[in-house]
Order: sequence, then structure tokens, then C-alpha cells
Amino acid sequence: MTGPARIAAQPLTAAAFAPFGDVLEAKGPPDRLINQGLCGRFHDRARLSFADGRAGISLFRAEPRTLPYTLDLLERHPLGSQAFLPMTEYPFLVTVAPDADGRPGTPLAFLTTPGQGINLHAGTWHGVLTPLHAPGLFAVVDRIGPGDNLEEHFLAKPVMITHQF
Ligand SMILES: NC(=O)N[C@@H](O)C(=O)O
Ligand code: NI
Repeated sequence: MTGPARIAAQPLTAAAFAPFGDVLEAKGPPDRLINQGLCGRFHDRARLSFADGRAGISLFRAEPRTLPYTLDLLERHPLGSQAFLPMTEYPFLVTVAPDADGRPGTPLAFLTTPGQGINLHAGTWHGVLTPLHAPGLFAVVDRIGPGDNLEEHFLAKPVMITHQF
């Protein structure tokens, strides 16, 4: 009797995350210097969408989880993007999966570094917000509008997300 499949979380990079969304981080030289040269602006770094709706900013205070983490649910928002911007310096776990004929394919797991946020593109399969430290406090930019913008898929075989060593 074999246990659940194990997936090692990898460090979050813009390149690895590109098929799923954008990584928000103030890394390297800014696109613009503003405010009398005292502020670097990393300009327009995410692809947002809010079909038939509008952008909203909400605050999430989520319970922290621990690794190894059992991933048993993936969801997606077909009508809009969803950005998670941490309001603490703590890293968090990001889980995504490619679409495979309308269901999640093999998941991938990422660990953020302090100062990184993410923006999930519309329709990207993802695990729910998964902080690893309290307080799990995030600003969330996503679609406010009519219609059903949440599709959930419970995995027949949950997977175990582990640290990458
Ligand atoms: N449901 C909700 O507002 N949050 C989820 O979409 C999530 O990805 O955490
Ligand atoms: Ni979501």
C-alpha cells in the first residue's frame, strides 16, 4: 500500500511561475525612480483581469498550515485573476496545476521568499491561500462581480507537499 504522492516545494521564480501567473517582487533595478528619486517603482508587473466585473481589494487572515501539507483541493476562477500580497515578511506556500481536460494536472508547489507576492491568471488551478506562519495576513486583489467565479476540484488522491532539500 503506497502512500500519497509526494511533491517537493521549489523556490518561487517568475520563470517557473510564468505559465500560472506573475511573481510580484521588488528585485533588481526599478522600472522608474519616483518621488524625487527616493522611491523605485516596479511598474505594471501583473496581468489582471476582471471579466464583467471590477477589481476589489480584500484582506485575508488565513490560518497557518504546516509542511508536509496535504493538498486535496484545487480551485480556479474562470472570470478573473487573483493576487495574494503578503502583509507580513513570512514566506507562504503556493500550489498550482496545469489544466488537463478541465481538471487539474500534476500539481507544482512553490515556497515564496519574504517580499514576494503572486498574481494568479484567470483560470489557473491553485490551492487555496496557504500561509505557513501566523499571522496569515494578505491583501487580495481579485474580481468582484456577478456569476460563478469559483470552480473546485477535490483530488481523488491527495498529494503530500514537502520541503525541498
Ligand atoms: N475563495 C477565496 O476567496 N479564496 C480562494 O479563492 C483562494 O484562492 O484562497
Ligand atoms: Ni482562489
